[in-house]
Amino acid sequence: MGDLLGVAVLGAGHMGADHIRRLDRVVSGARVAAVADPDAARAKEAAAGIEGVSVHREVESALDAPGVEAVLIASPGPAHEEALLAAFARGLPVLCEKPMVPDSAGALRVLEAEARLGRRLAQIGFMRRYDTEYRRLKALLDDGRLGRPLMLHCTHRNVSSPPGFTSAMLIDSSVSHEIDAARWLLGQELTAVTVLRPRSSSGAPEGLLDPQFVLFETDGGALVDVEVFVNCGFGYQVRCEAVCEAGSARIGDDHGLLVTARGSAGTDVPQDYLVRFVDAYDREVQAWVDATRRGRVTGPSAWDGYTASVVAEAGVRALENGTRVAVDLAPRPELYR
Ligand SMILES: NC(=O)c1ccc[n+]([C@@H]2O[C@H](COP(=O)([O-])OP(=O)(O)OC[C@H]3O[C@@H](n4cnc5c(N)ncnc54)[C@H](O)[C@@H]3O)[C@@H](O)[C@H]2O)c1
Ligand SMILES: O[C@H]1[C@H](O)[C@@H](O)[C@H](O)[C@@H](O)[C@H]1O
Repeated sequence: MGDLLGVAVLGAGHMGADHIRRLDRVVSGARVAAVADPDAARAKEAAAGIEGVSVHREVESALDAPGVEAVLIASPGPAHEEALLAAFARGLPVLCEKPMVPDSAGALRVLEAEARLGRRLAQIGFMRRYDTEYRRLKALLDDGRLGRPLMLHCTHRNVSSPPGFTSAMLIDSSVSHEIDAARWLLGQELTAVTVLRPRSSSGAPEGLLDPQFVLFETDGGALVDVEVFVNCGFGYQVRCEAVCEAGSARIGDDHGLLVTARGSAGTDVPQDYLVRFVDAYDREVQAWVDATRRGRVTGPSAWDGYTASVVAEAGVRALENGTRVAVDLAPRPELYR
């Protein structure tokens, strides 16, 4: 047990419980040392059967528990700032679920706190960077065979949104993935955002603006559009098509197992992210554990997390005001250059 990285998992809901299972049974080199959730029953259930784990209601007591050497944050976005700062204060490496911090002022405080330490401690959970299809698309764009990318057309559909999901969260929770993926795929910053919306779906909860159509401009002259629809009812679908000067490439077409029988052909459509991105989460957490055990921090940085928050906040303003909103980033600290 001594050789394994001891991880405190903060938040034992959908994502937290899945990461606890992953740390315990899927990835190598780590063990769950502590679990914290204000819902004690949930924490206990997620930790059940794990040897040597302690269960806590409070974040601080989990971080100070015996054997804790690193932290995985899977609490709701608004709780991330406090947890990140508490981890930084103890010098603990962190894997923080997206969004790093939903509001840009809080995200900037986290960025500045890490920059003051003078070394990276945080990896942000933009797991699409670890997805096989996204990595193939990135490699293709990087090798230049298709020429300069002109546009990304993205689709982000969920079967249904969880209780309490707001119109702003379509952008700062869901589209935060496309914000990060577009910056990473293109190697460009997003500079302005406009949001249009059709009449809301009758399948969406009362008052939720769903779907939305989000259009980003980049500093390299490309356009990125995202259809985000979180109560589509029919499947978890994440697609991205890159249109370049000499060709196009598309991922996310659900071409898993195609079954033809009785005169028709069909394939299963994943119903949630835990199925569609299972390999990406596994690779993300394994990469984090491996790097942490070597004393390194890799993957999406606090700068990527901060940038996603600023862009998303501009998007929420664009949604509310019905106007194009420019993105205004703070200067990038030396640590992230
Ligand atoms: N990468 C992805 O694809 C992905 C998918 C789903 C969720 N997420 C992210 O994971 C995080 C959690 O989402 P979820 O769907 O698991 O939510 P959830 O509501 O299912 O679970 C959140 C849990 O955190 C607990 N909690 C609340 N405040 C806390 C605090 N201060 N400290 C510790 N625990 C606290 C709640 O009691 C709950 O059990 C969010 O940031 C969300 O955006 C990421
Ligand atoms: O928190 C979740 C998660 O990030 C999923 O990957 C995304 O598809 C959902 O829209 C979002 O609500």
